[in-house]
Amino acid sequence: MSATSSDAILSARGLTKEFFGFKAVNDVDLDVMEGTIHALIGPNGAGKTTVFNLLTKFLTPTEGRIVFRGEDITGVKPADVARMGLVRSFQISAVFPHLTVLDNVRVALQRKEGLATQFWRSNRLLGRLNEEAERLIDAVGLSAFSAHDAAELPYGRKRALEIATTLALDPPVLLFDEPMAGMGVEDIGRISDLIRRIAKGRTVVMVEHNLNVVADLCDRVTVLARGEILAEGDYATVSNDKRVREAYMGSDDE
Ligand SMILES: Nc1ncnc2c1ncn2[C@@H]1O[C@H](COP(=O)(O)OP(=O)(O)OP(=O)(O)O)[C@@H](O)[C@H]1O
Repeated sequence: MSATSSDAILSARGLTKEFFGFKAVNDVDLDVMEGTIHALIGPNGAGKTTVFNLLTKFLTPTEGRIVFRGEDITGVKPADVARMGLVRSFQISAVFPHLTVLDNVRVALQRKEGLATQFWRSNRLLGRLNEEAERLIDAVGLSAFSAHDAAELPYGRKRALEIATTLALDPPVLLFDEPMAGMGVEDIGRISDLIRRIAKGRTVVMVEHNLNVVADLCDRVTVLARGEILAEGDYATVSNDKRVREAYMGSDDE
């Protein structure tokens, strides 16, 4: 097995996942460089979600290993990798529909600081919590919705709230599984801007079907097809790759 790249914050080597003898992911080597927005793309059934679930430890690989910040995390549980700073948004960041936006973010901050179980809380601590919550709400563009119940928010705003609750953990690496799924054009633009902003000083990995979003946002793109890496590079490079076009088109037409 080859060594992982020292500039990579997250690496996989020989990553393989079999489901009942079928290799959904086969011998994937991946390096995510610190400070980049890295996309995993590919046609339906390519293995993107499986790779994503392997990287975030929601699935255990059949073979291979995963290294995060120089530490082998192959056998580490999802909650522990989240604590180490590798956090997936949406699935993990529970939003409570009948709490306000402000309270949702406060709960997320409290959870991070381990305050939820404390009986005694100083006013100073609560004041700091409120300030931090408001800063995060502002960062995701939800200040005008602060007092609204999460359930009342339109879809794109709900996702922004989920991002705020994820940001409460201040993770150095954020992973998104199809952040634009089910969104209209306006929300896509808004969430793209948001991801671009929050990616400053962090590393972002995203599975994304919308290639315009990938072209616009991502520094590096890994193309998967039939569980293997087909191409890698910036968007211009991979989108001009004949094999990538064939995989998407299902034919070798230009
Ligand atoms: N739990 C599972 N059990 C059996 N087969 C699975 C399981 N999860 C995924 N697969 C199979 O593995 C292959 C890769 O699936 P995966 O969901 O990772 O692809 P994907 O690239 O994310 O696809 P899509 O774009 O359609 O979401 C598919 O053929 C899928 O049917």
